[in-house]
Amino acid sequence: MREELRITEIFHSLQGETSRMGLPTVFVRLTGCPMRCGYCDSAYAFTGGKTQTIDDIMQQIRAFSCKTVCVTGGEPLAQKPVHLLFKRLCDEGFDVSVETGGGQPIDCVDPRVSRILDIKTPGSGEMHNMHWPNVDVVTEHDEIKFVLVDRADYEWARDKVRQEKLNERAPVIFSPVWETLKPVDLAEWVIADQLPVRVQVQLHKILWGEKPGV
Ligand SMILES: C[S@@+](CC[C@H](N)C(=O)[O-])C[C@H]1O[C@@H](n2cnc3c(N)ncnc32)[C@H](O)[C@@H]1O
Ligand SMILES: Nc1nc2[nH]cc(C(=O)O)c2c(=O)[nH]1
Ligand code: SF4
Ligand SMILES: [Mg+2]
Repeated sequence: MREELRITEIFHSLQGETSRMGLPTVFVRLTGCPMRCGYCDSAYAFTGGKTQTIDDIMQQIRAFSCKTVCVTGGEPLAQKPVHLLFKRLCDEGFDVSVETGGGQPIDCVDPRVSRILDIKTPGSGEMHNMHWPNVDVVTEHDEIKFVLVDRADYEWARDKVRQEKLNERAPVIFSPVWETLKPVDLAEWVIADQLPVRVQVQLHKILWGEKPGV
């Protein structure tokens, strides 16, 4: 396997999503994605980027002196050498998470990596590309995330959580699409339905707005 990855950006910020929200984190954003979610805030990573060796990537990550790393994209699992990056990072003692859109199998990810699995909703336009067996392999070490466009998406996700008892498998996050679904609406629906999920707004966009590199 070639020890190279196509990379859009590597930057140091605060984790804006998941249970690690607020933690200083190094982000590695891989280029390319087979999906086209209507709301994607990272479409600038669909093309371009620069091919870099895993040695080079590791060196850039180490330079931030930060032990928490989030591998994202694009779709990180669409580039097979990402598994070598996971191994190298975990072997060096980094706390690693990966953000995945769920179109690729996640069972081959290094078990030391926390898998943040999106379940694409009808409103994303990409539900048909989900690899559904992924839902059966998540553990408490992972997280399941629904990014919601509107009330119809909310009801679909709520029913999925209840029917599949998803909250008994892993922590479940409900996140509103930025500037599309009002966070307060989502909050009130979750409270009214007594749903055992965590509502989350993207912290980095509250702090810095929507732009690359934060
Ligand atoms: C940009 S994606 C990259 C990783 C992977 N392709 C995926 O979809 O999980 C990272 C996360 O950002 C979320 N996201 C993308 N655009 C968003 C938006 N406009 N508002 C809220 N979350 C968004 C995705 O659903 C996903 O959970
Ligand atoms: N600060 C910050 N936190 C993030 N968590 C997940 C991100 C992503 O784009 O996957 C992201 C991001 O782009 N920025
Ligand atoms: S899967 Fe992730 S990167 Fe790909 S289009 Fe959807 S949100 Fe964007
Ligand atoms: Mg992002």
